[in-house]
Amino acid sequence: MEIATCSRMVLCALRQQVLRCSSHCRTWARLLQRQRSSCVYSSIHGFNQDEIREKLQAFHGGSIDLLKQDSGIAVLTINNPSRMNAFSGSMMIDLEERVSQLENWPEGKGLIVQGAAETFCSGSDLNAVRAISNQQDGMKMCMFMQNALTRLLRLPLISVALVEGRALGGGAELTTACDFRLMEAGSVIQFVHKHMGLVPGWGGAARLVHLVGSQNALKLLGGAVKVDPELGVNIGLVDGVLEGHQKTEGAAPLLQQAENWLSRYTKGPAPVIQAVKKVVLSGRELPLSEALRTEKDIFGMVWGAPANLEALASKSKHK
Ligand SMILES: CCCC(=O)SCCNC(=O)CCNC(=O)[C@H](O)C(C)(C)COP(=O)(O)OP(=O)(O)OC[C@H]1O[C@@H](n2cnc3c(N)ncnc32)[C@H](O)[C@@H]1OP(=O)(O)O
Repeated sequence: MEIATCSRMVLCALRQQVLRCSSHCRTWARLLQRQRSSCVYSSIHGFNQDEIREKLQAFHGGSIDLLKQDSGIAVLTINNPSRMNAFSGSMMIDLEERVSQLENWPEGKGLIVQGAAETFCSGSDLNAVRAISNQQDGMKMCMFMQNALTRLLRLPLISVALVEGRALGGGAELTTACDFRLMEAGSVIQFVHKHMGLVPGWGGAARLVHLVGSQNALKLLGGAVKVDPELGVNIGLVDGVLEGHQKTEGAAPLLQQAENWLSRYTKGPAPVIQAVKKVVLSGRELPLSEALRTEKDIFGMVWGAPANLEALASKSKHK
């Protein structure tokens, strides 16, 4: 082949590669933009993030701890044991910051949300609740937490709430902001809001209806029903029951059991696992036509990408 022809071909291939890269970049930018706009409330809804952050900061105690592991599975721990892991104001801010860190984790594939010291979370800290019991502050806190939990659910990671002990009130709502829920034998999820003269405000009711249907949601909220693992599995709220390691001899630690459970869904390259979550998320949240267009965009990002080319080269059989 002539040198001129050969270099023309190389140039052509390079140009195609550049076009392909810039198209990928545009797709990424569009998806990232969508991800950033995954907040429900912004200034157009009269929401002032800085103002409510300042207010929440005054109610301190506890922390939300994030451990990113080499396996691509992170562990988020609600840590306020002296108050049964109730959410102080500063923990709400922590949560939002941890979610931001997870949004920017290219190697991430999975997330386990757990409580410290053998219980999940007893909802919002009643001391903070009393201090901001006026209408305006309550609305601001509600919008802040809806934003944070919506972003948590929309992370491009497959997430699971590991419920040990009790998940009450806002704690029960938090479990619905994960893709899956695992319960330890003997644990309880309870939307106690009615007993507090409330309804869920962190987005828990809307998500619950999606998870278990409106009939079951009405029963759980209207009756403030204690959901044990058996009931949880029966109504489709709970995806697996773990052996209590302290009660069952030889059982692995709960976190280990949860990691094993999750790892069957997170096995594989991060871009592929993230793409899986994104297509399901768009199917779950968007009208069909928009979901289909988003699926096309995400498909375009994995098609011809390294994992796809490797799989094609290996001539794998799916037996
Ligand atoms: C939109 C959000 C709506 C909401 O989340 S509203 C809040 C809903 N949650 C609640 O009402 C939970 C109230 N707490 C309880 O029912 C019980 O404390 C609970 C969790 C069943 C545990 O009972 P016990 O095992 O008997 O332990 P205990 O009552 O002695 O609690 C140990 C210490 O933890 C504290 N605690 C538990 N839940 C809390 C909360 N949400 N806010 C603030 N403090 C809370 C409790 O006051 C106690 O503290 P202390 O030892 O008396 O200083």
